Amino acid sequence: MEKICVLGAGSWGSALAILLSKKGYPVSLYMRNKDQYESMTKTRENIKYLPGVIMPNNIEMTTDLKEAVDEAKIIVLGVASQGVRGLLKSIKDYVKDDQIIVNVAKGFEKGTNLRISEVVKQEIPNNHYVILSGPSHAEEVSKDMPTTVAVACEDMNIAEYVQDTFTNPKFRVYTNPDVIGVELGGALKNIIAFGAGICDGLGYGDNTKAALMTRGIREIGRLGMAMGASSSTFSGLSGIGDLIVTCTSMHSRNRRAGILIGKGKSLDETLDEIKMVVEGILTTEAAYKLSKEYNVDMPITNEIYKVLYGDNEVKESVINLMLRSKTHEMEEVAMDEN
Ligand SMILES: NC(=O)c1ccc[n+]([C@@H]2O[C@H](COP(=O)([O-])OP(=O)(O)OC[C@H]3O[C@@H](n4cnc5c(N)ncnc54)[C@H](O)[C@@H]3O)[C@@H](O)[C@H]2O)c1
Ligand SMILES: O=P(O)(O)OC[C@H](O)CO
Repeated sequence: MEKICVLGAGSWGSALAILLSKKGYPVSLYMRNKDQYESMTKTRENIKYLPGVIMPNNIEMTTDLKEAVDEAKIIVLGVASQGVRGLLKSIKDYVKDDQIIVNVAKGFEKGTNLRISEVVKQEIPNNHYVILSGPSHAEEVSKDMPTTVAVACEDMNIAEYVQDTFTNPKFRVYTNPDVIGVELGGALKNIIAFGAGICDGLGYGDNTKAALMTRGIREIGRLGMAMGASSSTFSGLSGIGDLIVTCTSMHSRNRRAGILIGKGKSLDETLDEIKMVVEGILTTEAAYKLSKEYNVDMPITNEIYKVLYGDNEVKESVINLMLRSKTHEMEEVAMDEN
């Protein structure tokens, strides 16, 4: 079986390395932190990010990027969105054109507001790019709990190759040609999950969350369509599927961060407590700017932006959303789709 390289040994990179190694692939797992390397090679456990799960022996851990990438058929980008460009710059000199890049990060690049596929195209333009996304908490995947995701690639043969590589009886992979839609669904749901957490923190109930999720997927789809995605992708795994899991699961860092903000903690206190990447914070800023650029109405994103980057109180934002001008549900759908 051909070697697979996973770059980044946080929660998701580690869970995917475990999944692939259990299928029998020789996996090379790159981490930049030497202390983490010492600890993981000794204990075969990722104590910080995925405690309690043993890493199989066919995962070779390394802090050497070249060694990790060499001879791998697939290179999985398993770091947070803000780490992707730096990582690509470090590997571009020895990546070969026939190596497939599979990105699993869900976000945009800060400053440029580029999707990860656009960043990859700028740094490593000759390789096939695949986005793997969907409702998939690392904590559950690493314990073999049934999970479904989508993989999107412009070349469906490559999407099917990646589908075959990752599929196992507990991890079902669907293909989709809509790279933009799959990327946007995974990134933008984090804003809504953060909002769902705020509502939980405020002590609101299930009605509120259902409202946020339903209205959230509408504004995600609205921006998505304006950016060239297919509307049907947002009713799939990388759209509504991932929105549901992140808005409802206690595994979600975005939701947990929202809960703390809803309870009155500052952003710094919140990030200190979560200790892992909360993509929704920077994604809110990117989506806010993209909504202006594409002239798309995103009321929930706007309010969360004002909470995070302005001086809105969370309760004030809820009032703003509830008292917006009246809307006809179906006329709005028709308008979005035109
Ligand atoms: N955790 C999940 O369940 C899950 C599921 C699907 C997708 N994702 C996405 O995967 C991405 C990574 O998330 P995570 O949960 O693994 O984050 P995490 O906070 O658990 O870990 C991030 C890891 O990336 C490492 N890292 C960051 N920049 C790096 C660099 N330049 N080189 C090497 N390592 C670097 C950090 O040291 C850390 O180990 C995010 O975009 C997230 O949205 C996460
Ligand atoms: O923990 P979160 O909020 O980053 O969500 C993780 C995954 O995106 C769930 O599919």
